[in-house]
Amino acid sequence: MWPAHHATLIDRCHAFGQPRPTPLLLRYRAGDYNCLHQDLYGPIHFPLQAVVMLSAEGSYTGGALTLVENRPRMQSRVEVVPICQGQIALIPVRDKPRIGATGWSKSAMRHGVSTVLSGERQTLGIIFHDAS
Ligand SMILES: O=C(O)CCC(=O)C(=O)O
Ligand SMILES: [Fe+2]
Repeated sequence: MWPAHHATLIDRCHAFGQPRPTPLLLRYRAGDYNCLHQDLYGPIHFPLQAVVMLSAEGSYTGGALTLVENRPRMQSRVEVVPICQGQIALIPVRDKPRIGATGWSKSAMRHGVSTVLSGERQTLGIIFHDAS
């Protein structure tokens, strides 16, 4: 069960040795990228995280927010998330629920940012759980 209130989640993080806040301001310049990863920082996590695009359209090229879904017994699937300035992408931290012929299962998700080719790209990453 996920807690209904953020304060309860944070209490749980602190009880499990995760006291450090995790929101991030990220700035990428030409040549910068963010390797595929999961923002898991201890045993406690909240299943969704937010990425807020701060940069205006046209202020950078490249730099696509990219999700990779590792499906059990299948090849990985990739999805590029288009976000414009002021928009928020809500993405899975670790698991994506899937409905199939035999019922529900989950895929492991990772996300990253492809290489920025020109300009500057800035985002705000909001991860709701704290880190160890
Ligand atoms: O800059 C981005 O689009 C994503 C950054 C990231 O990895 C995150 O917010 O967790
Ligand atoms: Fe991330």
